[in-house]
Amino acid sequence: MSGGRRVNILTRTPTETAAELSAALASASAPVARVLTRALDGQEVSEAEAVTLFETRGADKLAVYAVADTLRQRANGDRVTFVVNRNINFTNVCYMGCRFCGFAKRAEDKDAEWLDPDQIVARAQEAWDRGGTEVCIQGGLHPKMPGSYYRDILLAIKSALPDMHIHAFSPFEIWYGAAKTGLSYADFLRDLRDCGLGSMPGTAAEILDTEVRQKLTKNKLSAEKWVEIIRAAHGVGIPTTATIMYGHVDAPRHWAAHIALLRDIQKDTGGFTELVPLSFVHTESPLYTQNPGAVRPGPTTDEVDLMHAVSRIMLHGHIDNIQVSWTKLGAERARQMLTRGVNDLGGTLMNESISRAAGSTHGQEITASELAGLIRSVGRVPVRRNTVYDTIEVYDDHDPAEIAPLVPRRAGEPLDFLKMFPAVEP
Ligand SMILES: C[S@@+](CC[C@H](N)C(=O)[O-])C[C@H]1O[C@@H](n2cnc3c(N)ncnc32)[C@H](O)[C@@H]1O
Ligand SMILES: Nc1c(NC[C@H](O)[C@H](O)[C@H](O)CO)[nH]c(=O)[nH]c1=O
Ligand SMILES: N[C@@H](Cc1ccc(O)cc1)C(=O)O
Ligand code: SF4
Repeated sequence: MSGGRRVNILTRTPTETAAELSAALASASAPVARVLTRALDGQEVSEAEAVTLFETRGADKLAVYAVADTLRQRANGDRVTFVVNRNINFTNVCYMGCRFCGFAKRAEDKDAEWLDPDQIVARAQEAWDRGGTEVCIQGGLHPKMPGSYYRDILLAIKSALPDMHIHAFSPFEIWYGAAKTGLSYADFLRDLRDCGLGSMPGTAAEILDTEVRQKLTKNKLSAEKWVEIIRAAHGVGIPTTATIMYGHVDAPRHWAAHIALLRDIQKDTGGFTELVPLSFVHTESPLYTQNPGAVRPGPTTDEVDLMHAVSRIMLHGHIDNIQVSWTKLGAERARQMLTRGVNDLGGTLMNESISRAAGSTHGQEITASELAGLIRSVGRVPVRRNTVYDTIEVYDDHDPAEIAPLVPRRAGEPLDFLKMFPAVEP
């Protein structure tokens, strides 16, 4: 680091933070400083301006981070949230053939999996017994599965665990279930809501651009259908997350258009709880292994930082929760994202398989106490939330040594989160 005094993010005062922001803006080029100053004044960043922000490097990039962090502080203060949950992937059998997906198997494959309702309830019960408030349920689109299976899963869990929040079924699964039952999206979703569906993952969004989807998924679920199903869910009172999967055959103009589209939907419905940028995991993804020259090996370091920061800036005042996915990035990079506009660390997950099937090595689970340590290490306040961002527990007054792990770690090395996080480097 050259020149200037380095301010430790753990100890700096609001005045020092404001001085850092001014210095960062003063070092930026005039066009970038203009966009960022307008964003700080509450004006909307256009798609073209967002492309400029995604392409920043050097001092301009640092100014983007400083503004993202300022807007994060305005929206969320010092609190960083997470949820204690369990992923249940009830089947990995899927014939949709999305080329990026390492998770899908054929029914006759030896590692094909199918969970019946009793097995799903048993997993949900274990999660509840370990302090979980949410189950996150997604699966492949199994060719033999009846459309009624989605409601059967909900009814089975709710009859055993009426207070468990069920966050389940991507728009792709809703599309499949509606087609199989012959119901409209709204009618199918209303039925699922009445059976206990609390909220939906906004996965299957990937990149909401027809040309890119053609390459990723042969456009089986079009961008228009994804939007229609999300709007229908919000319309019947089911909140959803929003996602973007980036770093493969895409470019900044696609990211800007995707996030602007999410912003437009949110202005109408208010139904998105958060945006979760999902970096493309390439190592065992057929999209990459079969076309290594034509497909990027996931986003670069700068692109990951900028994705979180520019999302924060574009969505400010509309979607105020930006979640980092620790399973895609690992704990250390997830922690760094807390200085790039991120205020949420997602779930403890207990059983992560989708990222691991694509080659991710960041494990199946992270404990609540590890997340709390990670949050404290950047000087913020850990808060356990429920799925829709109500506070369950503020960890502020706990001694780190006293936090009982809500979910005991099962496998893998213990993570050294309490190691001091250095001041942010350019
Ligand atoms: C595997 S699917 C499961 C639910 C459902 N079958 C669907 O496609 O919506 C859930 C999401 O995982 C993400 N995903 C799958 N493979 C990935 C990869 N290689 N890298 C990053 N994210 C991936 C995609 O965003 C996808 O929409
Ligand atoms: N980000 C990933 C998740 N997130 C699920 C969330 O933890 C949770 O359901 C959400 O925060 C609800 O508000 N799950 C994965 O399996 N992989 C991810 O990358
Ligand atoms: N984080 C997503 C769910 C998700 C699940 C699996 C993934 O691979 C990615 C994302 C959500 O809660 O909406
Ligand atoms: S992403 Fe979902 S729909 Fe596509 S192949 Fe994988 S499991 Fe099937």
